Amino acid sequence: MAVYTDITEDDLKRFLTEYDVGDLTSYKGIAEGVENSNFLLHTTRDPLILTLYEKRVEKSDLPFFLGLMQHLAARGLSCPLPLPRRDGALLGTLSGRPAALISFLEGMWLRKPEARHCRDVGAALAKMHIAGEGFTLTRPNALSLDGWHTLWEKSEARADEVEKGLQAEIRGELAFLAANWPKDLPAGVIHADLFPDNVFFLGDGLSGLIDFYFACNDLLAYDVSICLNAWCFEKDGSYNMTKGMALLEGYESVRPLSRAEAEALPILSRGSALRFFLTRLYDWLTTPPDALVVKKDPLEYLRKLRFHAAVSSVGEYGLSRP
Ligand SMILES: Nc1ncnc2c1ncn2[C@@H]1O[C@H](COP(=O)(O)OP(=O)(O)O)[C@@H](O)[C@H]1O
Ligand SMILES: N[C@@H](CCOP(=O)(O)O)C(=O)O
Repeated sequence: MAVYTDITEDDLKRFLTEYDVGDLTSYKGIAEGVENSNFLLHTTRDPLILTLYEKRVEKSDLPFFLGLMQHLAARGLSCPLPLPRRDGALLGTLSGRPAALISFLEGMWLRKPEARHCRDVGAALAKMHIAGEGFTLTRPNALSLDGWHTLWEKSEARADEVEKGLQAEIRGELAFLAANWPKDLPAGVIHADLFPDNVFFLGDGLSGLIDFYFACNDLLAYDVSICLNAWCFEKDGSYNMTKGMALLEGYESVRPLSRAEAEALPILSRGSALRFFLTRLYDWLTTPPDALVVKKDPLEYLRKLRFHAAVSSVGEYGLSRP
């Protein structure tokens, strides 16, 4: 699920009077997603997505997220566009939550992506990195080295409940990453959560990217590493070199990686695997058993982390370099 906050038809109709979007004909909650409450709205005009921003989203970050979607869409990236209210504001309030209306993006996310889809995702990610240039608002990555430590402190005492020996392993990993994390690589606006459920395909092609609510300023190659983790491993935990090669080729067809970025991929991938391991571990340990949300397996990301820790050359990702 992701409908944490319910809405009434009366409140929704009142909320919509602030917008020029036609009359409401129907609405329903969207079960997918993890962070926010989403509703699909049908009106006498276009279908729309209504998002109510939940606890984990800082209200002060919303202008960055909504402004970024506007900036990227204006530069030709296919992504949802926040709709302005009659007074020009992009944000309103509904059921006590900050709320926005965004355009509906056609397409479906792929449950079983193939190498050709990974190529498309790589190219779309690079296009997003380029389209993000010139966006004037900034947002530091709250889920980088410092954020990982803070998250870990909340789970550390119970980590061995999930797997024996985790406490010691993750402490060592955090220390290694803090000592070796790259600093001087090209940076810009990154998506930071470009998993298959955030990429829509229609017919044979990629139709757009959604869910910019982890977007921030960070190393561009870190975003590539997030995609390698999210798209290029199989269910049995093995790395799929064909998919990795396709994703990297797709990315480099638009924005070639520098030698330093390429060489940093193992440590960046190790860090991004740890990032998703930590948020999943925290959710795993804190989500009540009766909550209507699908808990994601932290150990999937621990296995990926271990894979990257053992990589000795970027050739193992499928990246060919002279
Ligand atoms: N602009 C959009 N167009 C079409 N569907 C959308 C759009 N935004 C969200 N959705 C639907 O809502 C689901 C959850 O959205 P998402 O932004 O991933 O939520 P969360 O941030 O809570 O994880 C998506 O999987 C998709 O089905
Ligand atoms: N992609 C993250 C969880 C965030 O989910 P989303 O629905 O906001 O994409 C993970 O897999 O841990």
